[in-house]
Amino acid sequence: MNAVRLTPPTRPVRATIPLASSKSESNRALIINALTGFAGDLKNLSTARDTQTMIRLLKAEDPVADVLDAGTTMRFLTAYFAVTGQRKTMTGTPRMCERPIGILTDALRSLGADITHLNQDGYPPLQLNGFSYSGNNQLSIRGDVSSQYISALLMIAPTLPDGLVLNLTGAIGSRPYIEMTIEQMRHFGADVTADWGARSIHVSPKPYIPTSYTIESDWSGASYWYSVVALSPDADTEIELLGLKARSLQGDSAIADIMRPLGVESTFTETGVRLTKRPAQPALSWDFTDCPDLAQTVAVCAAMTGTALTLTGIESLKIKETDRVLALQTELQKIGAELVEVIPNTEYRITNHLSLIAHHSSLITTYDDHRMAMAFAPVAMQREILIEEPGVVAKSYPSFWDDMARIVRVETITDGTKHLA
Ligand SMILES: O=C(O)C1=C[C@@H](OP(=O)(O)O)[C@@H](O)[C@H](O)C1
Ligand SMILES: C=C(OP(=O)(O)O)C(=O)O
Repeated sequence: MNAVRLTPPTRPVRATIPLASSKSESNRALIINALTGFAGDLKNLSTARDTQTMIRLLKAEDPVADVLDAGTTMRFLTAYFAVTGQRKTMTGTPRMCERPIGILTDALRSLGADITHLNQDGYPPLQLNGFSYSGNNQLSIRGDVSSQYISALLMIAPTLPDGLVLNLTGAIGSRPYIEMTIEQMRHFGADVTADWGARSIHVSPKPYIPTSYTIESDWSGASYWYSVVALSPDADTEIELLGLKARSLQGDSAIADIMRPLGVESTFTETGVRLTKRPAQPALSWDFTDCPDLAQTVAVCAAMTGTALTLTGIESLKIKETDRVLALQTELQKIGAELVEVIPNTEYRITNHLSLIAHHSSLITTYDDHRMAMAFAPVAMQREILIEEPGVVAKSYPSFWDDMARIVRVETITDGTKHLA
């Protein structure tokens, strides 16, 4: 078995955490910069595997592009390779081949891309066979499956002869990620107008301008440290997270607001944000439509603090690295809580009966999902916990366990051998 055993801190909780930079911002900057002919200057690119895979595949001459488990890399590169007329086979992990992409491939086909689904219609692997512009510059696209399809289309839009008008249908999930895309495009000189009331985004045909861009630290990664502070029994806990800004392009900066009622105060400094403890509230309702990647962190934190948490907007979690709703339902039971579906596919509630179970250490399964591992790690602020397959964190936050070892004891168990980090 591969696992880490995390043991509660024995000294005051004070630390400065450097954080990885945002893989979402990095992967957008890389695609846009590729469309400038790789002429810009990108600073502080993420060390996340999803970004390192993007860097490698953008320049690889190999006809097969294996994105592993990186959703943005799959969706953004498919649009980029399609519109630049590159013949590529796009594939990924078995789970990636279960994550839908048909909405994007249909849109790209109507722009003029020749794309074949090699196994199942609407899913990777894909064969890209070139591009011949159809003359179509108006598309309708669903907004309620994945915003990554919309971001992928927006980023290639300035290179199309007539630009693009995207009309969004249905509910819009993960909207801050679309806004992040638009802001980064503008930074590179694109002319983009979004009319959210009319649900329409207009991109003019205009080449990107090469420039320099510095990527911010990752607010999604910051969320685990908020949970560490919320769960710390030490009233004087203080953690500073470096490289975060109050005005961020990342919608996951909402974690500062979500965690206030869970007992964490955020104070922005010149270098980042300082987290300290404040009184917590007994109940909280949150709609995660705009920030789905925060749901696991907050669910585990609420389970441990005994907060009555109502969650909405988590439907998209079912098509991410794993079915995160099912994974949470299974693993929360191991720490004495339940995620109950109150209104089918709409509203969920954390029911906490921690006192009913013995406080023995639990072994958390991670289902090839980095966020399962990192969301459960802060439990170690209160009791020993074991996390299986800890290497999954490399997808977004490779130094997570090293950073965690600044606060709790981290013991690696590899096939019967123990190492201390
Ligand atoms: O565009 C992005 O960088 C992302 C968008 C979100 O996906 P969905 O739009 O599929 O919700 C998010 O969950 C993912 O981690 C990163
Ligand atoms: C869902 C995620 O990533 P992606 O969709 O890019 O694989 C994530 O990082 O939580």
